[in-house]
Amino acid sequence: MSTALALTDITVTYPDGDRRLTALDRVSLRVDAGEMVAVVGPSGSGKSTLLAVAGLLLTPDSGRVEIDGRDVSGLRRGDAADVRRTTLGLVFQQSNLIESLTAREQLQIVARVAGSRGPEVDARADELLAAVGLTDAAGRRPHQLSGGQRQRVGIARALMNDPALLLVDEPTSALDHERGAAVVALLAEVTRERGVGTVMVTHDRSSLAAVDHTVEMGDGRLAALAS
Ligand SMILES: Nc1ncnc2c1ncn2[C@@H]1O[C@H](COP(=O)(O)OP(=O)(O)OP(=O)(O)O)[C@@H](O)[C@H]1O
Repeated sequence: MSTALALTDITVTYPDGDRRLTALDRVSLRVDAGEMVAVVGPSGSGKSTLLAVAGLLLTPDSGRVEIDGRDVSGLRRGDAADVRRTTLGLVFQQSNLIESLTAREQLQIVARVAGSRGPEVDARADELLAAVGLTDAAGRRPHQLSGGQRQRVGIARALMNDPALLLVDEPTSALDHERGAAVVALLAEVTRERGVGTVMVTHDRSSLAAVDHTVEMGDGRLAALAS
């Protein structure tokens, strides 16, 4: 089984007056391809910081970051952007869709930005929309979709570039319980079926049954949570 994400002994500090605040304290986390890990924990415990490190948006003070089996610690900015574009998929709290584009176009534009277009791009967009149950809604714009449907478009869009690692930030916060549970179940399904490694930060403990492992952050440290 290949490793989608390996964080080893990651420490992150932020300036805090004349001292430093330790947001992550020697945190290690490994996520295999095809595995979904949930990160829970109170506000301020370091969850967003963890996602920012895994997403190569924040360079840790120390520790090693590997994505898809490659050591990406200390990459220069441009190289980090390349790794982000080619190996990462991001799903946000709000779906962050572009208002003027249809669901299908939201997916196609990801490939266009990466420089590819043509029938394969269109076929992949349609295949992914089918995988998230939105074939019939492919021509709709965001305001014509429900919150759950918008989040499904966001998931399909994150999968367009066939990422090794999917980073998901509070995907259910704008949804009611039932729709939230369906979105997490969908994430677990695409994780398994597409062999992507998924890290999901969540406050919503009710949907944890669908994930493979749950870890809990507390004061910048990680502990496994018995499920
Ligand atoms: N840019 C920053 N500068 C200074 N301190 C920061 C910065 N970002 C986060 N922190 C601090 O680092 C700690 C961890 O923050 P982080 O945002 O990672 O927590 P979180 O678990 O994601 O919280 P929430 O659930 O509220 O989003 C907190 O004490 C926070 O105040």
